[in-house]
Amino acid sequence: MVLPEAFENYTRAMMGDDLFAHFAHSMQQDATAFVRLNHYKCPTAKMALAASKVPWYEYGYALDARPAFTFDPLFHAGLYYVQEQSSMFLAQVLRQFVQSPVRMLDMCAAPGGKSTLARLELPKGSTLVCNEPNRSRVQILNENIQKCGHPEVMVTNNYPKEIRQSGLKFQVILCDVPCSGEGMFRKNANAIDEWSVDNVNKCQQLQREIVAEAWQCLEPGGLLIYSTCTFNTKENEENVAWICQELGATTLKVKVEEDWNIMGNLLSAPATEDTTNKESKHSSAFNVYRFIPGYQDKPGNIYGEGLFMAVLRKEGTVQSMTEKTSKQKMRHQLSDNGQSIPTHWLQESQHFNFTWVKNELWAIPPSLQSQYEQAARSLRVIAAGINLLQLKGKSFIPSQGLALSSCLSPSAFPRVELSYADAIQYLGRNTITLPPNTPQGFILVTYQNVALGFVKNMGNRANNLYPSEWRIRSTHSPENITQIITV
Ligand SMILES: C[S@@+](CC[C@H](N)C(=O)[O-])C[C@H]1O[C@@H](n2cnc3c(N)ncnc32)[C@H](O)[C@@H]1O
Repeated sequence: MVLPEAFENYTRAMMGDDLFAHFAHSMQQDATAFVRLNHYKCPTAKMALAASKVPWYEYGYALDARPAFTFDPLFHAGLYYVQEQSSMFLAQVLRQFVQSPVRMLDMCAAPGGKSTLARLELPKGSTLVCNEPNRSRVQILNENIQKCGHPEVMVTNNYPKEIRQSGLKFQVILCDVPCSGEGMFRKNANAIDEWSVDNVNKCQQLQREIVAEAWQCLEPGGLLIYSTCTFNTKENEENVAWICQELGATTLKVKVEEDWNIMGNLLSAPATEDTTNKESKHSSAFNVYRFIPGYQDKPGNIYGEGLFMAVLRKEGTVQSMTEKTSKQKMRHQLSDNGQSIPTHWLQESQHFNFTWVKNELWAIPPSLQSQYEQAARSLRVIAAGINLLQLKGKSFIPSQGLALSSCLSPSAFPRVELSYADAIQYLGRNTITLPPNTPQGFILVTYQNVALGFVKNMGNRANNLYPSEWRIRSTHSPENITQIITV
């Protein structure tokens, strides 16, 4: 890989010769594959492949090899997520600072790596709004959120200004902002082609605009978690300094272990031009956390792709979430289009509010109801709670979100267990043949007893209801099964 010259000069000056040499060397190595188990949906899941634990997250693993995740049905069922290890540091932050239920917003959420991690780690009763302004990326985000299987989530497709205008308020906001992507160089050659000093400056400006909007959505005493996957100080320390100076935030100290090899503020490292400006001087006192491939290089170290994170507190006293939700009343809206609501599809259905949104029926948990109602007035809400069913002409089909939800009642549908070959056929949206004694109607198909989705058994054939946009597109069929996790 050839690094852009301006990047190399800038980064060498920022890191110093020694760290830069290790960093540049690590950039030439193959990226390690990491996965994170979905312990919420499947507490018994374990790694089957050779792997070592991510030091700061017990459900995260570095794999010795990179398997073809596409051909693992359990990947499509959402039992694990492929995410590089530095990003899993978010779990450490949430565990330390968020110990009672909160309303959290992920402002720049697609494809959903940090959102799905946050959803697993937030205290019970918390809600999470995952927002992504890009119309195609929000679909991938929604797919990953559905696979995660947690009901207390809403997905929106808006710009930060629109979220602010909606009046929604949060106690925790993650701004994992779009950046110049220097940490993506190893994985994505486009990130190298698109890199320029001009782009770094543009990113810095956009990041400040996003944070300024997010800040107004943050309740007093709330936390703003700022992160990028880039290395330069303009998009990192300088922006944190700006947030402190212009918005009045203070940075918080995250508990880290010495052997996690996390670096701090790079502006206190060998001088760069920037150390003369006021933002940079100020930032030297800040608590910031940097994962740099090659930092404290020694044999056996495993590196992710790079991450910068800072946790900032807004002045004031945080209002507890329970005060706000306790006054809410449960509402079971009656169907307004002649369909009766199949509440028995859900475990503990009495806890949900049922709402028709165009031709879909959503089951919304009470903790999310008032946020959903407020959001629905002005925002593009892509999903909230569990998408139970879709109307198709005069009939309906159960939704994929229901199949993957942890709230699906185990006795709601007859189940058919698929072989590996049939599971791959099903996920490719191909026709599968069901055993002769299978009842007619909707059938939940499973692999290793884990739900994959629905088919409608017509007797002489089974209609595959797997979402067309989610299907495995590869026509290749692996000869050997690689068991990545066990359940
Ligand atoms: C670094 S990525 C987020 C990665 C994600 N948090 C994860 O862990 O999977 C940044 C996201 O910000 C989105 N984005 C771009 N412009 C934005 C804007 N003006 N406001 C908010 N998000 C924006 C991008 O489309 C992209 O999906």
